[in-house]
Amino acid sequence: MTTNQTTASRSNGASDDETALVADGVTREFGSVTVVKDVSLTVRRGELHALIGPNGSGKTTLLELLAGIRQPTTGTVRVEAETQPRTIGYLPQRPEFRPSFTALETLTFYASLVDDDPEALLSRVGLSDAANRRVEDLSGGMTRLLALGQALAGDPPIVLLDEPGSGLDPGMRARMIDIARSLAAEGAAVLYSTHDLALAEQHCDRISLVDAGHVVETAPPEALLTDHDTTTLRGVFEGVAGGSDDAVTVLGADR
Ligand SMILES: Nc1ncnc2c1ncn2[C@@H]1O[C@H](COP(=O)(O)OP(=O)(O)OP(=O)(O)O)[C@@H](O)[C@H]1O
Repeated sequence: MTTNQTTASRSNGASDDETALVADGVTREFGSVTVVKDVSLTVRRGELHALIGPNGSGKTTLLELLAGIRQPTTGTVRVEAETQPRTIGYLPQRPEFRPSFTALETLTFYASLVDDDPEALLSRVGLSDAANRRVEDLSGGMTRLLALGQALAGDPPIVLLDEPGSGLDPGMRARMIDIARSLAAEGAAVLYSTHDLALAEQHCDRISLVDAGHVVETAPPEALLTDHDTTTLRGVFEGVAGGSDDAVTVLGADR
């Protein structure tokens, strides 16, 4: 997917041969509210990279900017990966599908756009037994898995997943991480947002900490633990997010 600000390019200061996707000084405003603030970030080929941060800190908006669904107010997003047949696979936070189609018919449509095999996609996300179920009759977790199948159609070199484990039972959440891990092992650049700190700590190559629209730090999990002098990612998170609070910090709200 390309946008005015998203161009295929291999020349820039911050990236190297491993870089697949670059955000360079990206800011996004909604009216008077700045939701993403001067973010520079790379996603590398072959890495599983997590975005973690409190509710409302800007993770979804940043993923939408990286996916080309929204335009930055300032700054640029650059794709540095192959663009055929599809550059970016994206799992939205709230996937929706056209009613009355079955799971298989839905993936058949998306697969036909990129010459992929819908049954293989369905199998990869564990939904073969639901092939003939209509999308409006799928559970929330099954709908998310179907959306992952859609995101993977065409084997995109960049995969962006917005809370892929949300609403999934522990077994399917583990499967989701296994799929993300295997995509990275096959060379894809995989970035996903999550509130599951334990799985991110266990499985990710790098983690970016998001707070109030800023990416405050990007590092491998073990380096974050060392830097923050703690033994768990929760300790890192609480340090960055200012400790546990009883209310969401709402960007732009007067408090
Ligand atoms: N279209 C919009 N117009 C105005 N404000 C918006 C819009 N989209 C998002 N926001 C605001 O931007 C902020 C960041 O939202 P975003 O969904 O990016 O956060 P998040 O980190 O993904 O949150 P969560 O973890 O709860 O999913 C929130 O305050 C949200 O209300």
